[in-house]
Amino acid sequence: MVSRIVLLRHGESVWNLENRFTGWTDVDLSANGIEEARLAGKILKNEGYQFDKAYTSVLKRAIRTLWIVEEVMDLMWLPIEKRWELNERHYGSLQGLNKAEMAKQYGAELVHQWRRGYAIEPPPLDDSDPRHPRFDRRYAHLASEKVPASESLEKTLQRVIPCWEKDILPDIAAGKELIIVAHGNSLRALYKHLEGLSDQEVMELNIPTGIPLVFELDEAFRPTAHYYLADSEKGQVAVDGMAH
Ligand SMILES: O=C(O)[C@@H](CO)OP(=O)(O)O
Repeated sequence: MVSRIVLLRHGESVWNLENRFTGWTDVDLSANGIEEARLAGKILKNEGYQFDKAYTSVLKRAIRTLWIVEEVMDLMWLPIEKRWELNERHYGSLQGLNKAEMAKQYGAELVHQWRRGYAIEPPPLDDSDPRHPRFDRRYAHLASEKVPASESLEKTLQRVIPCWEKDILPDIAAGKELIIVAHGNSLRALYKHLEGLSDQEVMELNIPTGIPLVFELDEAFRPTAHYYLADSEKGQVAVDGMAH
């Protein structure tokens, strides 16, 4: 191993708990999500991890998870780069709707395709919908064609990977120890890229909330190993239940 990087999906959010499509909706952590973030920080601390810099999204469930990890690890000085490219995929007009109710209404297969199909885009948000990110000042600096009304996993990957290649990799190459706190689908996109999963294989990949995922990289930044840091029985059950 030449370098390593820690990926962490945010702790459970209020809408994870309510089983609602979330996407770019800026919901906070649930009480359980706060606990998951604390546990992730404790595991990283106990295992002796140190960081020089953190990357996260511009969504508070990821940012707060990172803050909690930093607090537990006594690393509140850590420089944080908040990048919209690490956001959850945009779930279009499905955002806010209950996943089980949608499955009843549209059938489990279509909902599964919306959730896990690689190239499929959920129905978009209307341009005039006040929830459209073009009305949100955190995206005001982006060219209009970059502001999504819905995204497939493929489109998500097309914004995550340039961020990985242009910004994150140079930091790793400079010897920095990094933690990336992001989302189920932005991390699935990164995992697909790193491990070279096919479009079909990535459909089976799920990443649990709040469990650090370590990638060891060689000198060409190719992964040589990856593993979850789950020291509790509950954590191991979550990893086993979701593992690719
Ligand atoms: O709703 C979402 O934004 C994501 C992550 O919680 O859901 P899914 O796992 O269905 O892609």
